[in-house]
Amino acid sequence: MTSPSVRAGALTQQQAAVAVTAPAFVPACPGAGKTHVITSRHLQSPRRLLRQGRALISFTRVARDQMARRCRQAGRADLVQAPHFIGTLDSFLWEFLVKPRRAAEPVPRLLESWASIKAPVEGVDREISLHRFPMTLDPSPIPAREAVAWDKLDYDTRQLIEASACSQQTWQEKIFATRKAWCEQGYFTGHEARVLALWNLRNPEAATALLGPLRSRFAEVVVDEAQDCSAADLAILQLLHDAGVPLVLVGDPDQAIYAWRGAEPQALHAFAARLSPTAHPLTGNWRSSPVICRLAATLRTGQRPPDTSVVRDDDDIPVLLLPIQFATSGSRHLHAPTGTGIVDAFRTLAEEYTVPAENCLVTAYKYATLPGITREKPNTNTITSLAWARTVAHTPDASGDDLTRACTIAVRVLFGYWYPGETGGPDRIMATHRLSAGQVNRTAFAFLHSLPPPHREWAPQVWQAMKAWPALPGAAPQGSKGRPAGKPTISRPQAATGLRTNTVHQLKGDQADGVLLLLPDAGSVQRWATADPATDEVLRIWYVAVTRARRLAAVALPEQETDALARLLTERQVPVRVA
Ligand SMILES: Nc1ncnc2c1ncn2[C@@H]1O[C@H](COP(=O)(O)OP(=O)(O)OP(=O)(O)O)[C@@H](O)[C@H]1O
Repeated sequence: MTSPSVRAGALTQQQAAVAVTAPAFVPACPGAGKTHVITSRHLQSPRRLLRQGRALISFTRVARDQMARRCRQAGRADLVQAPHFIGTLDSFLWEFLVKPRRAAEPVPRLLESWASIKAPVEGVDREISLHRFPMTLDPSPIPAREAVAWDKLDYDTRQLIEASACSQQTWQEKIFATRKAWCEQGYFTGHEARVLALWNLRNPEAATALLGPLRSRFAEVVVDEAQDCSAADLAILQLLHDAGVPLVLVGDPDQAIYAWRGAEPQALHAFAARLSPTAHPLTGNWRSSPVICRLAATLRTGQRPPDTSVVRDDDDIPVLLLPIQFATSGSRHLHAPTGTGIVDAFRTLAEEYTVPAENCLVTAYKYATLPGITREKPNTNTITSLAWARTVAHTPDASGDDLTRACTIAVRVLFGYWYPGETGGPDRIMATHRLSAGQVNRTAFAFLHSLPPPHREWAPQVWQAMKAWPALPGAAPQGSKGRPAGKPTISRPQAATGLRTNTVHQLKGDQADGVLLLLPDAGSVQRWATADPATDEVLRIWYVAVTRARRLAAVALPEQETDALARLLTERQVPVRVA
């Protein structure tokens, strides 16, 4: 246990952040208890019926659900309802800055992404769905400038575009035209919500109509994980601040790992300084051991001292450095000293320190680096996604997340065939035909399980199976609409590792007793030693990874680099063990 004074100091910081008057910025270290602080702030609200509420905004549904759950667990279900609001930034912008200005018909709807509906780009020479074109938004010009992020296309989409006879210019025009057509039918995603929110806030008449109700509804708007705010998000928040909406931003600029969406640590710092001259920092880490706090400090800006480990000063396990022979497939990375697989080697070492493997996780920047069950490739074509889903359905010990994802893919494929003319996502189709989620998921999973193992000529077999499968109520197939085509890219089935594995981006906000970070690229140590985390996002990604660990942090790197990292960390007073 740490000394009572360390704990008291961290609690005092938390209490100051709970009580601070808006506008305010709370920069928080990893494991600082951001969610705890935000919900405690909310739980202080009096029980009587309030005229004004508080908005708690997060970037993910998981964070949103966690905050709502804590309020309910504290016996304050009232704090989840109006006049309060607990939700994602997308839904906040949509509810309060976009929807009130839309016509009632067609019913305006916020989609999680264009992938939620079947929206191919129209008027070009090959079929690519709208969701495969990420967009950027520069808020500085008026109106804000949108563009297709051509450099962020996934591999498959790039190949398709390169093989197309249409120019990039034509694609861009058709992408925006297709998007416009969907918006005219009432469909929008978070990106369009931002474009419209900016537009409305910059238009005096719309701004007056929106801001009056917003100010009278909310005494305060709290933004969690503020480091994930893009430039457009910050521009919107700036306009709200200028209009007198009291803001509280809570976040860790060192954990900004969405630069490609325009989230830059410097931009947050600049905005925070405009919000309030004094920050209310949280530097007590309630999660990690002192060794992990020290390791983390080597990966962040400004040479600040390590954060204070609040809960564990008796548990000084050194940072483990694993010399590895990396292979192209994650499941064939070998631990050089023993010749065993990387996961087995990590498991054995973790157990030496009484860290049970089931409380550990393995992470890397890219999916491809990870061992274990093959990942679904993001944004791939339908037949490849379905092949992945079928593999998952047949993998013993597949994770709940993978199974849910596999089921979603099967539902999308079956619905595309059974309800071809119907726009909208599965939810809308289910509502129209009074289908229950259980019924739909059982059908989709049974169908998936029945499919033969994927191979290059798999699509015709899938098509036969789709036609033969007993349809759900209301199904009205039209000829070959929804027929899967093409050849799937097949990934070799891999045994599940028994350890949680995920990319760093998927681990935000997560934690585990032991964490193994894989750094397969040559030159990683050089980067660790010399790059600046303020400008090099890769270091911030490593920072997020190691700070998920409670007791044991391990880094796997090419065997010829291990000693260099050991020297670097030792120089910076981080105990290490090469094993
Ligand atoms: N005052 C407190 N007393 C006891 N435990 C706390 C306190 N504050 C936070 N914790 C615990 O510390 C851990 C880390 O908190 P949390 O996950 O909210 O951190 P975070 O600030 O969101 O971190 P990160 O940004 O790294 O994800 C949690 O297990 C939480 O329950």
